[in-house]
Amino acid sequence: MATRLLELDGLQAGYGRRPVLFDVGLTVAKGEIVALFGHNGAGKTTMLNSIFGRVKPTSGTITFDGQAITGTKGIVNVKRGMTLIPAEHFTFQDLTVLDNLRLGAYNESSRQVIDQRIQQSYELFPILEERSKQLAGTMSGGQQRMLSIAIALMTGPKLLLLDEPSLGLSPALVQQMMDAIGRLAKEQGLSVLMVEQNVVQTLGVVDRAYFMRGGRIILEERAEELRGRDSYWDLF
Ligand SMILES: Nc1ncnc2c1ncn2[C@@H]1O[C@H](COP(=O)(O)OP(=O)(O)OP(=O)(O)O)[C@@H](O)[C@H]1O
Repeated sequence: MATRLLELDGLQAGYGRRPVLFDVGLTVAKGEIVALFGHNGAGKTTMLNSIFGRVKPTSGTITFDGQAITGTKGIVNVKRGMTLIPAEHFTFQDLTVLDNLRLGAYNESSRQVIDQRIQQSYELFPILEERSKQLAGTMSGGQQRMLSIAIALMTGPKLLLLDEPSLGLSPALVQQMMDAIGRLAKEQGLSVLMVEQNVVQTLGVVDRAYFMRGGRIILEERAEELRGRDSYWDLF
């Protein structure tokens, strides 16, 4: 069996007294790309936020890279090798693309490693090199989305938690982003847990998917089986 990087067991979480996630179990192996599908309000973002430590679980366990991390704060999780890219942009609007990337590597002191990661960002998203001196706030929504992902990769993560990477992007840009994510997993062993509503475009890159409804996982299936289905609507 592939080595597990992330494991959720019996996870429950919510807001105030309102439970949102119920008895969730989920795994992500090293180098695996896993999708989390579901309609609006199914609990997908709450799941990512619970893993990252933005929402405190009420019961259940989260294990990351062999360590229990249930309820651990995001800043600590980043140090352990996990990073979350929320659906909204998080670029520093008044800084250049290059300065945004440098700031992303706040946890790394080696100049050589930082330069290597910047180079890697440019290889993944060539537009960032072309626009390296442009202020992030003047970039298009799609370009800022790519910059958000590149900033997160500057921390050198083992696991990327990605919330709706295709949101607001043209199909061509979604394809480019999915290709980049696939390369990171294949070439560097990066693991990805990706929340998406766009099943068709996501299936090209993922290894496995979970479907959520009403805060519960209702189905887990390998991508090759999913690709063989005529329709996905009955799975939501
Ligand atoms: N900060 C919050 N405070 C209270 N309730 C919240 C909060 N964030 C989300 N919820 C509620 O939790 C439930 C699950 O929301 P969540 O955002 O996790 O779903 P989702 O599957 O990611 O949906 P979407 O695709 O619309 O983002 C919803 O009923 C939502 O209203």
